[in-house]
Amino acid sequence: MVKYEQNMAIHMFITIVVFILGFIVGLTPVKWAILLMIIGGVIALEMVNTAIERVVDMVSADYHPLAKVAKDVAASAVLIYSMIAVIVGILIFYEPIMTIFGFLTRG
Ligand SMILES: Nc1ncnc2c1ncn2[C@@H]1O[C@H](COP(=O)(O)OP(=O)(O)OP(=O)(O)O)[C@@H](O)[C@H]1O
Repeated sequence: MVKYEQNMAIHMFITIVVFILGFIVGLTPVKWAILLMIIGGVIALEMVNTAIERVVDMVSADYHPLAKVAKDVAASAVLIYSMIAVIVGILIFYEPIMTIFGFLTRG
């Protein structure tokens, strides 16, 4: 996937950063579970999107309105889920990061 899709390399990079951050702030098991579901969802949707793109390219090399709809809808699914992932990430990390930040600023 990383070889075929540049987006996947970006997802992998963000996943590693989030994992490191998760260990630093010491997330609860429930928060880890939510995080894993969200990260898995983004990666799985990206894979389905890539599969749809490849099938569309195979079936219709020329411009076709239906090919456009198929690709745009599949890409939109990844976009919507990614935006939700960002919101969930903020909800999960806001409190622990603010706590650490509070300790640092108070000394
Ligand atoms: N055969 C086609 N007919 C009509 N529109 C197309 C066709 N192929 C691509 N498009 C339009 O161009 C956009 C970009 O297509 P492309 O195949 O580059 O997808 P992509 O999401 O950029 O994929 P990649 O990850 O390979 O860069 C699509 O979202 C779609 O709107």
